Amino acid sequence: MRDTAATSAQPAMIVMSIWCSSLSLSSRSLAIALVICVTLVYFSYSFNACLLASISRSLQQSNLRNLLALTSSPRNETNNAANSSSSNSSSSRNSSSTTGAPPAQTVTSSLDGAPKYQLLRQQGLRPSRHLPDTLIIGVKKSGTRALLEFIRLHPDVRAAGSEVHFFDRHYQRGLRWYRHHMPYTIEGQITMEKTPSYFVTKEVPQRVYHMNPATKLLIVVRDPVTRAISDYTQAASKKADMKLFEQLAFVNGSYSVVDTNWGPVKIGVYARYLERWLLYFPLSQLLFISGERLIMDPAYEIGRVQDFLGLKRVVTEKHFYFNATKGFPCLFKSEARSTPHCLGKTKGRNHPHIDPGAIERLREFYRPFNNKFYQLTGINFAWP
Ligand SMILES: Nc1ncnc2c1ncn2[C@@H]1O[C@H](COP(=O)(O)OS(=O)(=O)O)[C@@H](OP(=O)(O)O)[C@H]1O
Repeated sequence: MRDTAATSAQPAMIVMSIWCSSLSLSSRSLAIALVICVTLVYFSYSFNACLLASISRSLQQSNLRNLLALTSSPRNETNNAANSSSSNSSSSRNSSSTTGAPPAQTVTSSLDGAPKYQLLRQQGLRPSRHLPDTLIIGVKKSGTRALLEFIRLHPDVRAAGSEVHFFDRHYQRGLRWYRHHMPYTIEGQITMEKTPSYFVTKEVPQRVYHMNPATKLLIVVRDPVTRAISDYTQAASKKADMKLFEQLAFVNGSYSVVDTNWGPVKIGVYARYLERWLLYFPLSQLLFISGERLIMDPAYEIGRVQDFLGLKRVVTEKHFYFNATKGFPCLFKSEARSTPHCLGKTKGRNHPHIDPGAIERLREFYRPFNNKFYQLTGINFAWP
């Protein structure tokens, strides 16, 4: 680098000396000319050296970012998050309460074995934990796991591996506890977490607002009738003597009165929950993702998510293929695995047969709530 700078300064020097020698100057003029000459050489050298150093630094940083994204394993980091001791220092980004730069000792002890972190430290880039900038708040059984797995393919998105349930179950543990469940990130990366029960839990909008009113919220929604059946299917898979769906969704065994206290039915009244969120967050901070479209055209929905988060469109149709056996889009590779794979077997279960009369009655029940939801969001999801 130095050689290059010096070489580029040589022509200026040569020109100056020719100019100087070609004139018969007094020794005073000669001294002035020499000073100008030396100054010119000095500035020319410094400029070139700075330019080259800056180009080299940006190249190194971009390579490191790619390296971190390519080599990171979300599962390992979730474990690290659970195991490492609490941090108290803070650095840049939102505010001191939202940052989690761990003391050098903590990073060294928990991550020493990872070459990527050693490399990052050598370059002066210290990975740290941050409170999430973006949350996937729901809706349960609408495709929240698929959304998270798809968006985290982006090198600038890092996500907590499992549902943290901070705002609904562990709020009393405090933000420091929450931050320690977040993955390590470097500057410019988005921290994300998904817990679908946030959408329907009364206290959560206010709590998220208090953490950071600029938090971006992603909400996957699906036809509430199929969502209810999916929810029931999951519950039934864990309980052998579960009553039939039709017995649980209606009061008194007839289809006349829908049981709105039954969880799988209640959660589908999206407008009711959305109104609570809108008391704290403007619509512009919320992005609604169609669960149906996430299955039919994942690249389209992920494109919208990347735009909303201000990310370059890196995740595209090239990342997905349709697996006919599974009946769902799957990934060619991901952060965790470099071979083609689908979501686990708890995603995309076979649903039991439900009496069409019960389905029709539920559709009728949801219609006014769906219309209200379309009105609030400005999107017609066209659920039947
Ligand atoms: N690519 C892909 N693979 C598998 N499954 C997919 C996919 N995209 C969306 N879905 C739908 O996601 C439904 C599960 O939703 P969630 O991930 O939100 O469930 S959970 O709330 O986290 O339990 C799941 O519901 P079920 O079909 O009832 O199992 C799927 O319909």
